[in-house]
Amino acid sequence: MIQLKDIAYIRDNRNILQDVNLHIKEGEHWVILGKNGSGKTTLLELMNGYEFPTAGKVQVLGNLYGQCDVREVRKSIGYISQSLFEKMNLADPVWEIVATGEYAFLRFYQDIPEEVIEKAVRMLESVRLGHLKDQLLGTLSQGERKKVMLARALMMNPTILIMDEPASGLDLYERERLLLDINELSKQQITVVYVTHHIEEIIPLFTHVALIDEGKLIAAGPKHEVLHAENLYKAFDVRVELEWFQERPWIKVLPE
Ligand SMILES: Nc1ncnc2c1ncn2[C@@H]1O[C@H](COP(=O)(O)OP(=O)(O)OP(=O)(O)O)[C@@H](O)[C@H]1O
Repeated sequence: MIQLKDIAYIRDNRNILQDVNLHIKEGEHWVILGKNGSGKTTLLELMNGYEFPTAGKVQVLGNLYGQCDVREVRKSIGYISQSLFEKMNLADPVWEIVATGEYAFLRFYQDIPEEVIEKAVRMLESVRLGHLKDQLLGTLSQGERKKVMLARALMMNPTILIMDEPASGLDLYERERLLLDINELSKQQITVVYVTHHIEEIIPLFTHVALIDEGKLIAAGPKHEVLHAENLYKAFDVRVELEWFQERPWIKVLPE
């Protein structure tokens, strides 16, 4: 599905990514975990073709970036990020925000086909927000806004769904509600790539984890193999004890 080979990404003489090799296969769902500034978002931008590596190859759904029309490939990739949310119009009703996902538009300048409106409402119902369809985006809670963006990304039936810290800024209740909806994606044929710096967001859906630090992968593979105290120390410089509970990893921070 996604293959990054010998990637280097250099900006202002800084190695932002170095020696990155990552192969995400069909049926896998990955979390990219690392501290602030470790290069997670840059990795996602390479997968989306919004950035190109200084060296190495990016191949997505059989298309080698640089030798294909990236805009065509993007039609199969849903992307959820704060910067995309900021492009939305807070004065638009929620159903319309979701409907724009059908064509990856930011907003409509013509009539919206009835079937697209109905699909948008169905998508909202799938994340349990059907009752808010006529409310304006700006009046929703932070958690509801994130769910609207999830529904919007699902409008175009993506093969790959890339999420950049979708749960950031949410309280415990809102975060868990959002994670429940994301976990439901296991019932669909979507490959999920999820960036976070919070270990407890690794819900049962996820099969694999890539740990990144200062632009290099510390470890990448099945979650139970990658997530252990030693690797987490390398990634976060914090001594922790890790415990699995209901297929989710939880950490306790140990004294220095
Ligand atoms: N175009 C660019 N030019 C210069 N520096 C850049 C560029 N893009 C990213 N960086 C730098 O690369 C580093 C990695 O950034 P990135 O946003 O990928 O990290 P991140 O792991 O997503 O961080 P966070 O968790 O804080 O969002 C940062 O130090 C950032 O300042």
